[in-house]
Amino acid sequence: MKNNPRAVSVEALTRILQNKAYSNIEINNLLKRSDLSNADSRLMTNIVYGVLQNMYVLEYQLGPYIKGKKIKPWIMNLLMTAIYQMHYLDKIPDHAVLNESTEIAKQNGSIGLSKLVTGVLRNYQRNGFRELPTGQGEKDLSIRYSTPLWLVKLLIKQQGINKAVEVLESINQPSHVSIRVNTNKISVSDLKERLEDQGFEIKNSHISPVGLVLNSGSLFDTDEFNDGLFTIQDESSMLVAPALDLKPDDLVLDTCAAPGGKTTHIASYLKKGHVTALDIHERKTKLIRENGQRLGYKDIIQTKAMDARNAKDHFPAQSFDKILVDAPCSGLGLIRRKPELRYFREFEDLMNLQKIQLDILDSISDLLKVDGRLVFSTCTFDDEENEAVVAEFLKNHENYELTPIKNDLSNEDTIKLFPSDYFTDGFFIAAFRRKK
Ligand SMILES: C[S@@+](CC[C@H](N)C(=O)[O-])C[C@H]1O[C@@H](n2cnc3c(N)ncnc32)[C@H](O)[C@@H]1O
Repeated sequence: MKNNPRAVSVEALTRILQNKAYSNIEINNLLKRSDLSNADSRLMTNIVYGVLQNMYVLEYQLGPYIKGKKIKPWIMNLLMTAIYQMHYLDKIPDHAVLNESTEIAKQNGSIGLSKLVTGVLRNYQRNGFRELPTGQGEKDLSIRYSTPLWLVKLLIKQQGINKAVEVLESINQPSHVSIRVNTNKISVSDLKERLEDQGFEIKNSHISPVGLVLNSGSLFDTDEFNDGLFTIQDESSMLVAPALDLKPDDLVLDTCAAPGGKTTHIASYLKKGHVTALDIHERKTKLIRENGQRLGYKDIIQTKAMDARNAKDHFPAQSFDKILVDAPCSGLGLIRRKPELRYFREFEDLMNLQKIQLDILDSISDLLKVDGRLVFSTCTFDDEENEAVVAEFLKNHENYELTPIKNDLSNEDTIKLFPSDYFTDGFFIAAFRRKK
């Protein structure tokens, strides 16, 4: 089955959903071990992402035919891949999907299982795609946009129904690839021209002067990537280093730094200054060093494996001019890129993460010089991990104040981007000044 894109899709989905694994990592691992052609690799990737994006819609379709039956997870995944292909992929004839699905069930399971698969898919074929619930109620939205009920409720509670629907409508649209130009090595326009000459379709970012946006294509094999002329980074993340208002001789602490996307951006502003980049995972600090080396900032970046909650025990008070806490978070802002995340998170996770974020902020609060600038950022739109953290931090640290971030995107002191606003990841940035 190593050369069958449908069988590999089922295996990928089963691994992702059972192990709560990242889709991109599982897909890449399986692609490396399979014998799929390029076209079949694209089909397999399409099926896996399509099923993850539409999982509740597909379950809703299967509901009437599997009611009361005990279905093994991999058979459920097989059925979902079949319905996804029949409904969403026009080029594949229904009978081909049905035959192949039956064959996969037979080879991996038993004749009994293959009969079940045939029966369910024949029923679906006969009755067609069930119309989806059209209301604005939480349950209808949950099915229609394939998002857990708790998350739909949270979005409505925090952002109101209109914004919630806007966000939900946006999360299954294809994501873009964006790159941050290493402007110490090449100008944005020169790099754009060089990549366009190689056939890439590229636009300037709407929200960052150093960003370029591509619809698709892999850039890792280009000379420009290997020469450190750019790095792959979401546009929203490109707003973080500028929010630190960096000066060439600043001493900077980046507390949660791997793989170093923001560390290298910070380094690009520094001349005499340095950035100390921490991450809790030793193996991940290697990624920061590799990125620093490729982009030409090896001597400006120092890495250290450390739990940032203990940072106060490792550095003298007032060691840094600027501190970035790009905190561990639920990652809900990445929902378009990582569709599986929505099924793995629970509300309790958000509150646990809020506690970790506050502990990190508390630990570094004495390490910033008076009049220094602290930036807190997350890749989530959840208020509990953003505004609530800002409020709690200010309540417990009277020597800090919120300070506006210069930008054209918002009149608020903080920046909050939803995936629906500029088609970036969802993101939040707040900046503080230490008063005394
Ligand atoms: C949002 S990611 C950081 C992305 C990074 N700033 C960038 O731009 O490439 C959060 C990082 O925090 C690290 N992390 C999680 N808990 C931590 C802790 N208590 N102390 C330090 N790092 C932590 C994770 O390993 C992860 O690499």
